[in-house]
Amino acid sequence: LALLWHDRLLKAVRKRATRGDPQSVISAIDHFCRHNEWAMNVGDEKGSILDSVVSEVNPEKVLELGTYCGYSTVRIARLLPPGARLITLEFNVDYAAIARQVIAWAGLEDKIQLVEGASEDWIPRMKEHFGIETFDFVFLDHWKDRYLPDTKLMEDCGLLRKGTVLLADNVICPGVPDYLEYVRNSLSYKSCYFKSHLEYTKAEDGLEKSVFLG
Ligand SMILES: Nc1ncnc2c1ncn2CCOCCNC(=O)c1cc(-c2ccc(F)cc2)cc(O)c1O
Ligand SMILES: [Mg+2]
Repeated sequence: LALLWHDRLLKAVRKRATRGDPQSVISAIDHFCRHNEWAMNVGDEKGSILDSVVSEVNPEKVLELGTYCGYSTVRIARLLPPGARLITLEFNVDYAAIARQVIAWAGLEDKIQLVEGASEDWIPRMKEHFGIETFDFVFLDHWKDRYLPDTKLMEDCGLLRKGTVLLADNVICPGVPDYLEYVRNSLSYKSCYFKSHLEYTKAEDGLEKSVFLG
């Protein structure tokens, strides 16, 4: 059933979106998820907040944890300056296959490297495998019980620098209480909450923006 859903999503993108036009891909996925079948993309409302934070940071090096079907990957990559790079980690091979096609349809392959695997396996290999020194921006949207351990792992691996911005989805629904408590109380972060709604619904959700202070 899940695979069929993915095929329907891809068909909707190919039908409604113009190849090479990221905005039309974003609109096609939002339309499909609002009118056909709900999906756990960050969505249009939280997506606008994501856009404003990405534009403000204007990052060269971006890490996304949890690609899913590539909606937020396209949202972020379309705003990146030339030469900027986005690495996105996806654990589920079916999601990764869909995301590759969504990213290709948007024409953003050159800016994006989709890596299949678990965040805890790949974060320690970012430097030697991808030649990454530190990330400027990290979008957390994967398993909610991995937000905190992976943030500590990124700190320990020296992947965060003074000013690196972490933006976390779903801090209310499904919720990440241990992560919130950490970034809001740690002296190493300046954190603020952007109230919004769970994608395509009226339920409360929001994004937490946390700046690493070094
Ligand atoms: N590289 C990696 N390493 C480890 N794990 C990884 C990984 N890559 C992927 N994964 C696996 C997890 O991926 C999906 C995580 N996202 C969510 O679960 C999610 C759920 C809801 C939701 C669902 C039902 C409701 F009723 C209400 C809300 C909403 C959202 O916006 C969500 O983002
Ligand atoms: Mg999410």
